[in-house]
Amino acid sequence: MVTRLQSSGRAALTEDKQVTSFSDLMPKPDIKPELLLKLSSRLQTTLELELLLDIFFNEIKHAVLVDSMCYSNSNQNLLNSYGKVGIHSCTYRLTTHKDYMGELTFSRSTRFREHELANIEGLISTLVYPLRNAVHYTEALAAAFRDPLTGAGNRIALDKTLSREVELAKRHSQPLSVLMLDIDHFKNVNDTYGHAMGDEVLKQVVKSITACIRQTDMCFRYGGEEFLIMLASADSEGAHRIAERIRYSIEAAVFTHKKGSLSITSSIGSATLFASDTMRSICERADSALYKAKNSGRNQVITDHEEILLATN
Ligand SMILES: Nc1nc2c(ncn2[C@@H]2O[C@H](COP(=O)(O)OP(=O)(O)OP(=O)(O)O)[C@@H](O)[C@H]2O)c(=O)[nH]1
Repeated sequence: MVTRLQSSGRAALTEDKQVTSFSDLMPKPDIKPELLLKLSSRLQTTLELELLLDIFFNEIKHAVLVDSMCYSNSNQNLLNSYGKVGIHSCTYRLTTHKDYMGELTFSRSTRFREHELANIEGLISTLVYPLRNAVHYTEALAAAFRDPLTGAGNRIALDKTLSREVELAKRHSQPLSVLMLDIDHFKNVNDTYGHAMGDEVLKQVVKSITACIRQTDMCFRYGGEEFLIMLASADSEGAHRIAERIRYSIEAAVFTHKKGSLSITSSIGSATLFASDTMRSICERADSALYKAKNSGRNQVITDHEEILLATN
């Protein structure tokens, strides 16, 4: 279903008007059947959302003059823009009988006329179902890389992302740091308060970590109660500071349970990339720093200083 939400620079339109079944008063779309057929078959060639929208944007320009197109889907946190935004725009909400599929906005420097809007609406009708498949595919891909309990990246995502980031950091001589974090005495939480409480703690730990890092950083679930945090562009000092912030934030969270309230602590090992590192070696150095933090009494951050010694020698 295609619903026109707004269109600027022309007579006001009824909000949320459904335009799949055109009334007699509205202009009918005037699009060559060959164009619709071509568009429809091209849209069926891909499940990649970006590519699908790119095809649609390029094809729609054969039928209507548009300078820009923006697709947004707040449920899935998706935003894709094409072209240069103009001052006149029209926006459509796309839905199927079950799903909200997001909004499409077109713009250009001159007003949209009624027959052009009818054409746009006719063309969007061919997009709705291929778009639904692409959005579901994007969702499935994202789920395949996420830990279902905490929403942190899983090991597959970690391997993919960290190996790429290590290569990029080396190529551009940018710092990159890795934190390995383990919850202290987590077994006691499960044993005393139950597994459900343990799960709540794990979810809260990821929230605390995510609140302390930048959008370009990432948190992965490395094992049961162990997390790896990848800090892009962070040197050793910066990584230590962020690790302390995370450690504090985890310690500050209080959990309530009928058996009483509880708080937890974490131990963190930090390592910063140096030239001879591989993804595996930087993780091993962060892990051995974590091991030292555990053995030195827990609830602390230990930075692996090997790279600093090497750099100064
Ligand atoms: N609730 C819950 N517990 C988990 C999950 N994954 C692993 N665990 C538990 O995490 C606990 C880890 O225990 P240990 O490896 O002994 O570590 P610890 O008790 O945190 O002790 P230290 O790390 O030495 O401070 C085990 O009891 C696991 O069952 C999970 O997804 N949910």
